[in-house]
Amino acid sequence: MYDLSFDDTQKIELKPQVQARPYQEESLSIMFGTGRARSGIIILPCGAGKSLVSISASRRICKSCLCLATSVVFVDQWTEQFKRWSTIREDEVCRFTADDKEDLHRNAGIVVTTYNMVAFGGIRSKESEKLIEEIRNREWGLIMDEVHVVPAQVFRKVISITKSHCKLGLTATLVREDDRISDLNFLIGPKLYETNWLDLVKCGFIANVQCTEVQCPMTKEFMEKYLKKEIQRKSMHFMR
Ligand SMILES: Nc1ncnc2c1ncn2[C@@H]1O[C@H](COP(=O)(O)OP(=O)(O)OP(=O)(O)O)[C@@H](O)[C@H]1O
Repeated sequence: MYDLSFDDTQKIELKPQVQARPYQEESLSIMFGTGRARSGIIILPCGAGKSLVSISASRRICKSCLCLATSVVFVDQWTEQFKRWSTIREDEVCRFTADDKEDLHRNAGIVVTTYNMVAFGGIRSKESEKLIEEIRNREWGLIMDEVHVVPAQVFRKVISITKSHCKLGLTATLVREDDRISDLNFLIGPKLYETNWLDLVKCGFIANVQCTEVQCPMTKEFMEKYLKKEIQRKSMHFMR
């Protein structure tokens, strides 16, 4: 639990016409209900509006927020989402990627970057070194997208590099292929909120889903790659 009453540096506001949906409000009231910010994970199905929940959360955290995405494409999307939903000024959102190293806003602001950019252990450019130093020195509200797919060691490194009393993890599913889902519990916090996608479909908030299996032949190139991977996988099992 993190007491917000000492923070007043970040001044993001949602645009006047923006109205959070009931389940979005509910998830936020669980995170901020006590006047303090609880760290943890919010689980919402694809298309349910995790972006608006996160931006509303960053508004309530009242300090600089570091928004971590899994790829540069999502860095662009997150940057757009901040501009779409909030009144934040262009210079208050900084993108930190291999190709874009924008200056951090002096007082408080949003930095959108990838997990790999923060966790990178090799030699960095001067600009990148300067930014990562600033990231290390400032205290952040952490917004962590797609927490179920980030490799465990990258995740740990990011958490160890960034100073934060308030972490929000987002995902559509709390299932990990590497079986390290319980790590998220102590690295971020417990599950704060989860909603049933069928309820959201019924209320018309997300589209209905229809699953159909369609079998088709693999192309030659794809089949070759598939077989190669399969052989590698089997030899790994043998070595264990
Ligand atoms: N409160 C809201 N009012 C109006 N539209 C909303 C609201 N919340 C979400 N949406 C709409 O729902 C769509 C999905 O939102 P968003 O991309 O944030 O979902 P998501 O949960 O991040 O999805 P994904 O898991 O696929 O990334 C967007 O087009 C957005 O405009």
